[in-house]
Amino acid sequence: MDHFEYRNGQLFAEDVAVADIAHAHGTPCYIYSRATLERHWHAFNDAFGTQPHLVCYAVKANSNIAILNLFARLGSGFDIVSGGELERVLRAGGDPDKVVFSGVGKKAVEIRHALEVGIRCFNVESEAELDRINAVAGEMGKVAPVSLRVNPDVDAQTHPYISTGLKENKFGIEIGRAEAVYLKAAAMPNLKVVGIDCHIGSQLLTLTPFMDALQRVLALAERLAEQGVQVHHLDIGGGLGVRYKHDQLAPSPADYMANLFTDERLRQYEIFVEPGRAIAANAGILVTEVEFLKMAEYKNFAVVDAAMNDLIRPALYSAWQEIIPVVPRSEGKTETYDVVGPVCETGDFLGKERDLNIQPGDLLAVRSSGAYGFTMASNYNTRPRALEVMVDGSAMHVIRQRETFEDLVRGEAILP
Ligand SMILES: Cc1ncc(COP(=O)(O)O)c(C=O)c1O
Ligand SMILES: N[C@@H](CCCC[NH3+])C(=O)O
Repeated sequence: MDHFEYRNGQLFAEDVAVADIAHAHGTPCYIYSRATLERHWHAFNDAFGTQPHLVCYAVKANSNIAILNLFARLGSGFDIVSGGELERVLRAGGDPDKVVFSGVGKKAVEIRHALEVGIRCFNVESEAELDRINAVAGEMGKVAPVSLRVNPDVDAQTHPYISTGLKENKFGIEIGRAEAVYLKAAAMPNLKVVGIDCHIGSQLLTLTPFMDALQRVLALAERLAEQGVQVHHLDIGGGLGVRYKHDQLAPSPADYMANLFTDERLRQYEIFVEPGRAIAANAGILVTEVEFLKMAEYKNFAVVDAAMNDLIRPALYSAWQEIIPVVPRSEGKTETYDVVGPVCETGDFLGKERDLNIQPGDLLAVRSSGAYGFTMASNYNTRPRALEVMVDGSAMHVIRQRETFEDLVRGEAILP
């Protein structure tokens, strides 16, 4: 988190005062640190040492083209889940040969485009999808590289909405059936089996579930090899958690890899990893202005100009993110507030019961907002989505303009 810190009594993003950005461009605005994004990417990449590997940044965490471009320049791969995300990667200068395509509902048109540009691998999530990819590749006279996303039935010990590796979750092919499906895939004329993929959930703060899943994947790879299906890579997914609270402990990418590589069998494969949150979350903040303070008998509310349409994690997962003043006051009184937005929903809050010394017009920063912040934003209540800024040393760049009212109604038509 170190590129967002207090200096001379106010919050800085690298060498730029956050208040200066807010005053220049308005609020709500997302601010990202280039140095932090790159440092986090390198932490994953370096954790592999000399092991053949590919860091496939999970585009869904933060898909701004400027951010994807930074990773593309570093030689990153990308994990995508839609044709739209593929388009972003290509526009950002990403190498299609380093793209893996996950997701349970790939449409034929998306598969076709991915085959046209030549992605590295489809992470196939069902037998029906396998048939569809085989058919589309056949029509195009191509051979599609595939891995099966297996569901290892491991409890990721995270929020139920972001757990993906249990048999009741919609993701992947149950590991008990995987062998049969692999044999079927290997016999299909327009497919080439290249790997095994597994992603068990997001915001994992302990390493045991990753290791449990890996053991099952390695055993599957061995059983497949015995039957003549040799995979080249293992994709271990994303999911490494981050620190949202000061007292939270999150394993580093180096700890994570060191733990996995205690199993030497891993070394014979190229290893893909798909981190999103661990790279982007703590590289961004959401800055908002206090509009009104509403002091009531039962509760105090700080009504701010960012809302659940800008950052939905608190409403959706009861997620806790730190909220801090951009320019802390030296005088005045600290009160306990629910920090709420202007959207007409009771669930529209950014934080509950926060002790803050604030006045209307003050700026607040919601930390750890670089991942699943802007990408999950909506136009609910016909609110424009926030502006995005990238700080790079002492420079700031607007990397996405705030939406205008014109943007908000684009494409709509009234009856003749
Ligand atoms: C298939 C897949 N890969 C990677 C990710 C990225 O996860 P995270 O942001 O937790 O690293 C996700 C999201 O959970 C995912 O569904
Ligand atoms: N969007 C979630 C994570 C889901 C990861 C995508 N599979 C979050 O904000 O925590």
